[in-house]
Amino acid sequence: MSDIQVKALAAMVKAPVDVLMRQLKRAGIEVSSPEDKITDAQKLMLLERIKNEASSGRTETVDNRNAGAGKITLKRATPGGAGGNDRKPQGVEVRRKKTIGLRNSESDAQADRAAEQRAETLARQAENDRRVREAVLEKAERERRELELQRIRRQKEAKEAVAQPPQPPQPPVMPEIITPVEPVAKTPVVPEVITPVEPVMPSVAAVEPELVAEPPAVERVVTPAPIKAEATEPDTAATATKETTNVSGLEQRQLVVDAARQEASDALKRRPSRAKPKQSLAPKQVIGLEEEEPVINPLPGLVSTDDDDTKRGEKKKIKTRGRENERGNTPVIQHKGNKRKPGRAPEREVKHGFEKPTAPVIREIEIPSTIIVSDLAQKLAIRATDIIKSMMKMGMMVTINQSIDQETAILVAEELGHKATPMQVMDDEAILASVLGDNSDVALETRPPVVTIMGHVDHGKTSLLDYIRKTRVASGEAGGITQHIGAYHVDTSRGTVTFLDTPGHAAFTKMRARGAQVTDIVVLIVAADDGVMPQTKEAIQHAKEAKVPMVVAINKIDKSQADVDRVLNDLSQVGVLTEEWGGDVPVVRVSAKTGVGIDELLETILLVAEVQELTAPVDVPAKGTVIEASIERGRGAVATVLIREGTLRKGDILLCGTQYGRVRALFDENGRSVKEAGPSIPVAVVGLSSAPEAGDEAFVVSDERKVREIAELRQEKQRDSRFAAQNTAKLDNLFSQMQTGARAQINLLVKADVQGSVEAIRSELLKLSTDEVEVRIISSGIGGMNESDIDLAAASKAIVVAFNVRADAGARRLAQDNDVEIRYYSIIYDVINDVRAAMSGMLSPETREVFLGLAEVRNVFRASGFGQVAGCLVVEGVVRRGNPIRVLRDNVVIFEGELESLRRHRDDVKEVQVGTECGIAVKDYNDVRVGDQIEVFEHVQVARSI
Ligand SMILES: Nc1nc2c(ncn2[C@@H]2O[C@H](COP(=O)(O)OP(=O)(O)OP(=O)(O)O)[C@@H](O)[C@H]2O)c(=O)[nH]1
Repeated sequence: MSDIQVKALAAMVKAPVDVLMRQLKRAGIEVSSPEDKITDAQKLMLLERIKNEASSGRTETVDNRNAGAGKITLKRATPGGAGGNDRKPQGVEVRRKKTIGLRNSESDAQADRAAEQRAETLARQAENDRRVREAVLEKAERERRELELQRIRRQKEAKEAVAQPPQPPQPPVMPEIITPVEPVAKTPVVPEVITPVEPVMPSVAAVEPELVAEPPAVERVVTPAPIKAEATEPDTAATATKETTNVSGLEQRQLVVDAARQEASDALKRRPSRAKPKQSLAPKQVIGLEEEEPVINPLPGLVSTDDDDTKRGEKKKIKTRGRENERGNTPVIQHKGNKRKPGRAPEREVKHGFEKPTAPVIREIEIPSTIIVSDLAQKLAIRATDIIKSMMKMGMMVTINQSIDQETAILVAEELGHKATPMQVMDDEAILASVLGDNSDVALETRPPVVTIMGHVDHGKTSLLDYIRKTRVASGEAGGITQHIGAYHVDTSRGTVTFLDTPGHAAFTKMRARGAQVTDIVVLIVAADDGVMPQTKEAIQHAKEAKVPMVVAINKIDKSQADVDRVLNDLSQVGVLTEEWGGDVPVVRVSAKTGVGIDELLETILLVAEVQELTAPVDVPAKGTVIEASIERGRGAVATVLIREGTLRKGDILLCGTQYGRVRALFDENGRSVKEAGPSIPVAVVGLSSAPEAGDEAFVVSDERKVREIAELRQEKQRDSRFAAQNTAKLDNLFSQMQTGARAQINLLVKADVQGSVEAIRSELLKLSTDEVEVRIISSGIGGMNESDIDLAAASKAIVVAFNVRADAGARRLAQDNDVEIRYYSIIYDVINDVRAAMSGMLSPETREVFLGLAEVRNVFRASGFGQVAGCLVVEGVVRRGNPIRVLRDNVVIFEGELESLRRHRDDVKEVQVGTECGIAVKDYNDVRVGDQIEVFEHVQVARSI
């Protein structure tokens, strides 16, 4: 349906433009120039006008007409899928063709009118026939599809659908029939003769070239086969024409319609099996092919595999109908408007249709530790009310939002016929392992050693570092005492060394407790003028626990009171054998004040590091350890992280223990902003959700969701373990710590007001050790308890013995958090007794034998039911029934058993006192003789003490 310019129309109908314009004007269509466009409606008006003129003899002679252009053909195309209905076959059009013939005589005009009428008749006849056939075919198609669906269902049930796709009978193949413009006498649809200037019949030759010249304009006419048969028989057509010439138009039409109906019905009767799908599978004889005309592809999803044409959906058109009919092929039935294509609807039905399940669906689900009823319903794809009902039957009243435990949920799911299993919950470590990449194949690079300086207060740790770094950190500290850990990396001429300056800081203890080998080397600093002091010993303990190689730096050798030999002697006494004393611990004499020996110390450190072959991957996500953490005003949580491997960069997602966050900023030990930090480099990190704990492992993980999950799991775990820890390490519950067959240990950390007290308590407690329970003094010293003491106690699961000293607030809080027990004393004997009692609690109770009495056998006789009975006199204590006994002969035990019966005269008695006669039957023993003694005793449990 499109407008067309007048000149284009003139060219199309091969008429002069001016003639056409005049005709348009006469038809009431106003056109001013050949460029003007006319609509389809106007074209029809023009045709009507020309027709009328022709019938009234008022035809305009076309001056320039010639033999080859004696006919004007107008075509109107109607898209089959009009209205934009997507369900309609695309591109199918129904076109009507009108031929304007030019004629020059009245007789011709009459002949044309007759032909026109006959054509109309035949067209109507064809239409009626088509409808009838369509109805029959549709019915047959429905039946066929029903059968087909049944067959498919059966096949599905037999589970052969996948292996052998169903082979449905081919639905009627419906090739489109293109009706070529043929001589009127042979054409089923006779074109309307609008301008009968020339006779139509003689113009066959003229029409033929036009067909070739205008292939797109070829009419596609829905033409059922019977009509085709009719249409191809010129005689019949001629007869029909003759018969209808003498009747009125209306009657004539009615007659033709009736005849067409009859014909259609007869045709169907003659070929009743045409509607059968199988026949449609017959190969189609294609007389002429035109491209771009789709063949309706029936049921693509179920299409028969033996019909290649249909399977591939080849597009074919049959040019003539007569031959097709002869071969018994089913023609395509094209549907107008929104009528359903028989071959299409079942496709939708089969492909997308809902099939009711034939068997109940059994679902396999995993249930977490708890689940809400509605969630369970969703997992099972059932209504929550069904679950509630089922639980009611089981005696449980729940609501839709109620959380039920795993066991119950599994029970309910199984009750409802499904399979439920407990969900495997991954713990935080497993999740972490799953998100951490494998860096085993990444090249390793040498990394700087991490060195911890440890030693007693004021022995010169900070001064030593200060000298090394050439800065004066010590002078900036409050009171000149190191308040918190410092981490510095120092580039020396011999290489980079990372130093941790720690006054026995919590971080180091926790690191040791977690087994994290953050420190590669411990430098134990001992003042030459002071010797080995308590914190020196503690530092040694730390180093040994962490299994870290040690380098001894004897400091302050510039002082006059310096006594290196005494220091070496002291060290040997606390288990540190220096190289000079035949051990393997290197010793360097230094002065942090003058710088003497510092180079040698660095050299020694790097030598020890070299032996260790310290390497780490660099270009991987960072891993490290939190050295310390704090909340700072304006910056939030700040964590000092020592990178162990990989590189930490801004923007990384960092997980530190229970905390995580995206790294917003990085600072080196001098407070300068840095972009990244590599292995063995300490760096302050800003961006964590909260301050992590010193000693926490730090990981860069790309998956933020997983990081959050891990952090939440850890927080939960922390809460649980804190609760569980309430019952551990309690002094009174030490018995539970004892392991079968192993020597129990009681770990103590002793702090006292004066050194004398410490030594006294130490020596007394160590004396309490037995073969079964060992007393271990983890650490002892003077002064109040600080956090460092509590950390050490927590790491060693030790009890703190506080003699005339108290814990500071931080230590108390830490002790509470870590469930470390602190016992306060002011009398040494109380300390000893308490510890002894605790150790006693660790011993298994003792079973003791208690003598009850002795009876002498004076006579032996037999009694029915007891066998042998010994007539005795109780000579000592008391004899009781049911107790264990021993039979003694000449003071030698000859039998050990149980006293079965005890009688006095004829009565059973429970006990018989000394000086009284009685009858004793010994269970399972019949060899008692006169003169034997029967000893009666009992077993009692006695708590042991040390
Ligand atoms: N003569 C002399 N004095 C030193 C030497 N090393 C350190 N000192 C002094 O000893 C005092 C303590 O030094 P620090 O470096 O603060 O000792 P520290 O071990 O770090 O002490 P804390 O920070 O409390 O752990 C200071 O007054 C230093 O000047 C040395 O080699 N020779």
